[in-house]
Amino acid sequence: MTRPAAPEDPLLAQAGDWSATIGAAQDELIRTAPECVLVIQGGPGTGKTDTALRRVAWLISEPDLALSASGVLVVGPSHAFARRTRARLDGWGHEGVAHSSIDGLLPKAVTGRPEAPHVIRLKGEARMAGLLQRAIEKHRARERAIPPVLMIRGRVVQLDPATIERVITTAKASEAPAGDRRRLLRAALVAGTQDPRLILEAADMLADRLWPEFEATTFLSELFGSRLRLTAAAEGEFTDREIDALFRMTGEEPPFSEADLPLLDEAEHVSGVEPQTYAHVVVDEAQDLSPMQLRAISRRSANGSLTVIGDMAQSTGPWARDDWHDVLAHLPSEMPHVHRELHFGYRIPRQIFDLAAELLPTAAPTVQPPTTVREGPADPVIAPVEPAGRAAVVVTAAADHAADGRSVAVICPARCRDEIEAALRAEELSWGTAPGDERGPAITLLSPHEAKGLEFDAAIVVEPGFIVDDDPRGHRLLYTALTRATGHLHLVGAPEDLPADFGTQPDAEPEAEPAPVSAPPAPPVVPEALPMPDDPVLRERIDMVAHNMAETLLANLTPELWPVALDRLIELISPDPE
Ligand SMILES: Nc1ncnc2c1ncn2[C@@H]1O[C@H](COP(=O)(O)OP(=O)(O)OP(=O)(O)O)[C@@H](O)[C@H]1O
Repeated sequence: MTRPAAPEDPLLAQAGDWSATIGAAQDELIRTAPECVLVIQGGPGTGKTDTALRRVAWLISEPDLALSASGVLVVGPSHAFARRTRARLDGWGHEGVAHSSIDGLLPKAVTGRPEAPHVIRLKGEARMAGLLQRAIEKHRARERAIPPVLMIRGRVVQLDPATIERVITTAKASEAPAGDRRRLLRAALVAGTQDPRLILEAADMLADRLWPEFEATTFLSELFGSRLRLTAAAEGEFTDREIDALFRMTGEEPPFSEADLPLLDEAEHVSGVEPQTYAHVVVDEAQDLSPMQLRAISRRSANGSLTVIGDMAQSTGPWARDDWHDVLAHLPSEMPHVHRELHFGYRIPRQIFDLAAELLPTAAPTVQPPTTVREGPADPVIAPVEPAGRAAVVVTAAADHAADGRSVAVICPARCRDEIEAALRAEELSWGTAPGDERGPAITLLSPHEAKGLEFDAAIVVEPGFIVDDDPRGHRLLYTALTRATGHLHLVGAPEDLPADFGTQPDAEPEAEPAPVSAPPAPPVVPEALPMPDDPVLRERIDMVAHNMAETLLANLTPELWPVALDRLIELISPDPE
């Protein structure tokens, strides 16, 4: 499924610094042929996003794949994330790929309506698709009923049902477009009438009812505004409490929440409006997406060729998950699934990751932490403060890093947001709420959720205790927040919520660089080993195989079992003595 890299590979040459460190495991994923669903799991900063973007670069550069940039869509969690992926691919000279946040992909509507977490969860469930399907069918059946009379400007207009039925049958058989159907109806009804003006008006009114323009926002508002319609469409699959949760008074402002957007998309799909499709779709931070969001993404894939990226240890929000199967169930594809894990953490320096990793036993006990491959410039700064002094400490740290030319994230729970904003304004610092390019402000103020997938030179995490307490998956959210910095991390907050002994402990031994395969002793059954061949293509292939085996061993077994596994491997591939 993977195509070997040529030794003089232009992709690697393009990659600049990357080419020195690019992992064989990443390289294998980059060159995975498009006819599959490639699932990339890995800890924060293991290069999942970069690998997926390199895969896109490879897919659209391979002449025999005949995939154009405009045939690829990259979906991420936020606009800031989409800007980051666009900047990266454009920077490599691959313009024209579509980059979007998940919300940006969906129908436009006025959002901002606050929604309780259990309602967000309910609206994300796959059974909402069935509810919408049934509601639209009922809506259409109602519209299609032919009224015996119409009221036009206070006058009762009698219509001939036989003529109307004839027009409907003709229009259906000829698949005539809406305009032609309307003209047909007008002509048929007006023939031989005394008052053509009245009849023409009646014909137009009837055409609107028979073949209405479907407006998803109007449809959804009407559905959610009627307990009767909701109950009819639920057909027993939703409890009364769930119907109550979906119901709202019509006319409430703002009319929609973000959780309604995938429902609008589904409604458009059921009504026959199909979105633009792509030959390959990349879905990043997929671990957080609801079934309804995943269905909307799946609809944009022309043939099921996907790259799906995520990290279960960072899965948070109403749709936090522990298992990839729950995600993939809603991204159906005829193509085979290929699951791979990346293990080497490139973003986060050892000092910072050691701190973040303390959360893993609580946040995601089954997830294996990545192996960090570099040392950072400084230990994390732990700043215990009382609430009154908090904002000043945060703003001073942010200002110092910005003055040194670093990009800075201030990652702040909702409870402290106003206070931090006020302090940033009072100091007249230049700051924003979405990471900018080099010309934008160096300081970005983000919620822990908004920080997902982003990276900065320095991160200042405010009140880690609040981040943990305010979310059902608070430990994961804090883990995500702590793993955004490539260099400097500050923890500012209540003394009892900070790791008290950090910085006083001796540095842990740095993890060995990835070369585990050479560590176990050679199994005795191996025939005499040949020296490493001179042929560079063969050397590279051997290296790739060794790295793949190293990744598999690391992911699945503790070191003392590696020799056993290697013995078994040799046994399996040894020619049968018969
Ligand atoms: N082989 C590599 N050599 C050097 N740097 C790398 C390599 N792979 C990735 N990186 C760098 O590591 C950083 C993190 O990569 P990336 O954002 O793709 O990680 P991620 O796994 O998607 O992280 P997250 O889960 O936090 O979103 C980036 O700055 C990227 O350029």
